[in-house]
Amino acid sequence: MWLYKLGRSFRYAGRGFAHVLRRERNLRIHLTAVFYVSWAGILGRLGGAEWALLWICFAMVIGAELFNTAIETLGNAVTREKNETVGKAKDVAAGAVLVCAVGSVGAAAGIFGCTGAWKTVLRSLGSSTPLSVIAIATVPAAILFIRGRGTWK
Ligand SMILES: Nc1ncnc2c1ncn2[C@@H]1O[C@H](COP(=O)(O)OP(=O)(O)OP(=O)(O)O)[C@@H](O)[C@H]1O
Repeated sequence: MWLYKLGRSFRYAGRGFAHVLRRERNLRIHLTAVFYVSWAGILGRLGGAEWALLWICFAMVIGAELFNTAIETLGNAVTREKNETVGKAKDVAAGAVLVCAVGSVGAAAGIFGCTGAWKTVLRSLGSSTPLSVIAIATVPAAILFIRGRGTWK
């Protein structure tokens, strides 16, 4: 019984994530950043501690984006009319995402900069034509993913 309930809560969580993925371009931008930073981390041969820090940053930004959408959705449920309090709540939620994103960019810059991993990344891309071709080929796919389709915005 508890296993069934656990499975059900995972299903609800997955449904919430899928909803935000379809609706919010910013989440798709964050996921694209996760892809490229992870790839750079592999090429840059980051160590365990650096990966742990990066994953905390990924989770923090994506989690903040999900909370932001939850607050936006609740605000819209309260009223679609202009409302100062709803507007403020949405601004604060957006501010929280910004704080997490800026902190994560700082952490990533510190990780790749201080360990010299950025040099390894550039060396790997420079010395391997297939890797560079794959890197360039992923860009249109990333743009299409971020733009979304149909009702996506
Ligand atoms: N009901 C409201 N009353 C006052 N200001 C609002 C309201 N809704 C949104 N705003 C202002 O507009 C900003 C953007 O809001 P929101 O994120 O909902 O817009 P959006 O991204 O265009 O909406 P959605 O994601 O639902 O399409 C908010 O941060 C807030 O400043």
